[in-house]
Amino acid sequence: MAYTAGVLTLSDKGALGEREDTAGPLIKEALQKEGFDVVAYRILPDDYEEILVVLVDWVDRKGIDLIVTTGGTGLAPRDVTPEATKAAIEREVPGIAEAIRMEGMRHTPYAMLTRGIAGVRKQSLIINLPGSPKAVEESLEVILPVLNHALEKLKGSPKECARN
Ligand SMILES: Nc1ncnc2c1ncn2[C@@H]1O[C@H](COP(=O)(O)OP(=O)(O)OP(=O)(O)O)[C@@H](O)[C@H]1O
Ligand SMILES: Nc1nc2c(c(=O)[nH]1)N[C@H]1C(S)=C(S)[C@@H](COP(=O)(O)O)O[C@H]1N2
Repeated sequence: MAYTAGVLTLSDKGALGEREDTAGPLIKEALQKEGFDVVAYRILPDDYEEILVVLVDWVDRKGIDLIVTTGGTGLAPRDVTPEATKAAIEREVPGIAEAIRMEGMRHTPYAMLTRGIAGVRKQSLIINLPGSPKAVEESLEVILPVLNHALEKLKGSPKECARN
């Protein structure tokens, strides 16, 4: 059974139509290739309240299994995606965010500047990716292989974790 996914792009320029969002569609395509049913996609400005409302709605009302955000994880004053995500989740999954930074560091030292987090709300997983398409590609490479297993565990599947 395919898990559902939502893609949320956080970008002031994107929300104003001043720059085409190529990061969001990139995530959408990668998730579809991984077997996810992408049922939601939106671009929002870097607004804490707006981001929190959508994250909660996509989990609590739409029951979306996986939400991947892109953008707004940096140090700029308006970068608030991690803070909104923190307010939306019940338990953090630090290993996913750490893996994203570790992989990023293989490409650029700037990768240490993404404050993105990952966590669970009810039976859904929310993951923050940085905003640039290059960062998205590099981050997806490392997290795609674990997403379906993570959701199986989150939803109480008795399946053993693979003993690699
Ligand atoms: N959704 C996106 N689609 C395409 N390119 C993006 C996207 N988000 C970011 N980028 C690219 O990555 C760079 C760094 O991302 P950053 O979040 O700092 O964007 P920004 O343009 O400064 O702010 P905002 O996207 O909120 O307007 C941007 O300058 C842009 O080139
Ligand atoms: N893998 C990877 N991670 C990356 C980058 C990158 O190029 N590759 N860019 C970094 C930079 S320059 C910034 S400012 C932070 C935060 O980006 P955001 O504000 O677009 O979320 O992501 C970082 N993470």
